Amino acid sequence: MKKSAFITNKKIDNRATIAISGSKSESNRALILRSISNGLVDIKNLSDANDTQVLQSCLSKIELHKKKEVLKLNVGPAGTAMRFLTAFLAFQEGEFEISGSERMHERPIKILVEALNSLGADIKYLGTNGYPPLRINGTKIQKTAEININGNVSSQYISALLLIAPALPLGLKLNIEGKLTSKPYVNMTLNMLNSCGIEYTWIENQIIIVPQIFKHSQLFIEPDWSSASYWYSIVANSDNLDLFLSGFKKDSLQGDQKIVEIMKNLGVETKYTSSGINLSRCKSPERELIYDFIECPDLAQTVAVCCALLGKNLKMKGLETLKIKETDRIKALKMELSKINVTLNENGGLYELNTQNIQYPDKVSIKTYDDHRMAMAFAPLALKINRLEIEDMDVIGKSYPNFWNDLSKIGIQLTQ
Ligand SMILES: O=C(O)C1=C[C@@H](OP(=O)(O)O)[C@@H](O)[C@H](O)C1
Ligand SMILES: C=C(OP(=O)(O)O)C(=O)O
Repeated sequence: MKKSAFITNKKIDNRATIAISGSKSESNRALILRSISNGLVDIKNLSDANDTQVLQSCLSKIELHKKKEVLKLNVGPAGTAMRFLTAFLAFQEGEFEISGSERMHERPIKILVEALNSLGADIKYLGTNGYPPLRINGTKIQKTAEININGNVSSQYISALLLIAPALPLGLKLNIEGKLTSKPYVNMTLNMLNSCGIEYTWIENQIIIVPQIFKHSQLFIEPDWSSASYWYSIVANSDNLDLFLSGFKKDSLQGDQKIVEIMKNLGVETKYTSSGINLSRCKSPERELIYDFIECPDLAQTVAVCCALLGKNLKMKGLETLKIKETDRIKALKMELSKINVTLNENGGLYELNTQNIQYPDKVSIKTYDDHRMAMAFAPLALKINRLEIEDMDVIGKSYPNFWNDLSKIGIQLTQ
């Protein structure tokens, strides 16, 4: 049964401290690295996200698996778990079936499957061609090290391959074709491999990793910048809220740290301290707002809704991959923004958010489309209307299970 959250109290406190859990992206890489290195990698501050828990539980099942039976795994809605496990299992001994949520079976995986199969893997589709669920007959035999891969659909396919590369008998020479989307996530993967003692070269569009041994290492997972983005939007839309987000540092592997720069233009100042960041309101310059989300797609919903609530028009680029995420995020944004009379229209790849006729009804009910980011991006709307309903409150568990609890720390009252 899906439960709704009702937010009725918009009188919020002036000050609060929020402790956000470890990054889901870093955590899911760390888990694969720990397994592929046979436990040489120690992890600190792992994320409490459902997507991380599901990957951790699949990896435990793989470890305990008796090779004679087919091991059936289900990753639910976790994209990184599906992509990283597909590559991981392709070169493990055993037979596996990997499935996910209904939506996961609509999210493409052909580019990764074809890349793995040309390396020598044996992966077949159990349903629609090009989509999960998959049947993987694991092998230890690699045919070639060099493959071409299209980079403009999802960077997760590339990260999945890089994570297993040092343990492949022939290593990996990856030629990326097309414009690479979500590039900071590939950098994150390479940086984390490097922290585990793995060397790589990345020259122009070619990444090379030769077979290598992992070293004993410890990975400390930083807090999640994508989760922090919702707090920026709340500060931007409040009169006078100072927030301390603990654990965030100036140097981050996460491309979504870009929120700091974006929010400076939307009236939120960030001050780094030795134990975290202080967010406070600042004057925002009057200028045309145009942002490209190709390197930080998970921020698009936060920024769109934040601008809508501030009554600022916004031009958005680089949204091509949003259609294949937890839901078609463009369609979902359009539908839900229309409830406050804000429009989002495309013109040759450029999306224009128009807030000219914004209207706040007394009550609004937001649909979440099985997308955690829809729920959290629209939460700040509670600061503008009397009663906000977020349909399916548990959806946030995918990346930020503590979100509603944390909201109560600024005095926002939630009923179910
Ligand atoms: O590698 C990762 O951890 C992720 C990469 C991005 O996906 P795409 O590369 O598909 O854009 C991002 O949207 C997702 O939330 C996490
Ligand atoms: C797109 C996301 O995750 P994934 O692709 O890993 O399901 C996300 O967390 O916004």
